[in-house]
Amino acid sequence: MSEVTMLNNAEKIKMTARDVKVFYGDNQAIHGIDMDIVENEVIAFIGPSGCGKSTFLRCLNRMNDTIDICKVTGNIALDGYNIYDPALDVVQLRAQVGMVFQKPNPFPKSIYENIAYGPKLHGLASKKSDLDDIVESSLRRAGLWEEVKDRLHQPGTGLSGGQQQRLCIARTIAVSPEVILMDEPCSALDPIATSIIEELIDELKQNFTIVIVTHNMQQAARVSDRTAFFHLGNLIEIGGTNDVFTNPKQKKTEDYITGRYG
Ligand SMILES: Nc1ncnc2c1ncn2[C@@H]1O[C@H](COP(=O)(O)OP(=O)(O)OP(=O)(O)O)[C@@H](O)[C@H]1O
Repeated sequence: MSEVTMLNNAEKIKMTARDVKVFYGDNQAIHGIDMDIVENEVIAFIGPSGCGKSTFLRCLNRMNDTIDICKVTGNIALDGYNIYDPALDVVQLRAQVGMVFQKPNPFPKSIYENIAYGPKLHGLASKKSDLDDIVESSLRRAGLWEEVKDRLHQPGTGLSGGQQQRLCIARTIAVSPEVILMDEPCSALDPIATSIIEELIDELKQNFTIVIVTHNMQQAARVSDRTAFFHLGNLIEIGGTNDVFTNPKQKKTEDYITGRYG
């Protein structure tokens, strides 16, 4: 079953998905999902391993295009514009809909260059001082500036795991995205680094729309406004996080959150 939640009229829809199906060769991983993503919300995708959370997430910035056998059908729009339009510039789309991965993956370059790369590629800074400003403001917004301001020209890979993940978040922010997709961003981090990222997510939602895939139900409950529960490639239930966790409408959701499977 798929379902579009009733939304408050005041809420602006940032992205819509309609009848989205995803195939890996002959294997269908997503079975016709409809979803609205609201501007400036944090929405969490939960569900058992293999249910299609990451596959659906990757549809939202066409990251599945990089997988040869993967085919996506249906419609996904950002601000009403179909992101699967062949005329669309995918590099530009991935700046608007940025992505943070499970394992921090800084470039093998300096901290400064990790942040400066995207703005340079997209022509966002015409002079060095503009680039310096973007680097500083992105690192500040990712809560990393104070820790790295004296070693901007040292390798990003020399930072701790949690710092590297914040560097990757800063790199995503540097190209002024509207939506940030996070695919289990804390699964490689210790509890302290995880709580720093969770606090950061709470701050970032003032400026960005955030979609987060997480295996950790406590994390979904802590960070998200709405939660979507996936099962076997279907969207079973979507609603306010508190409702989904305390008063699920579907038996499958209840079984999952009470630990009966998954
Ligand atoms: N690159 C790929 N090639 C072929 N099949 C894939 C690929 N990626 C995912 N799949 C299949 O698609 C289905 C959904 O996988 P996906 O990784 O999206 O699920 P998930 O809910 O994110 O799982 P997990 O929580 O374990 O990361 C699974 O059956 C998986 O085997």
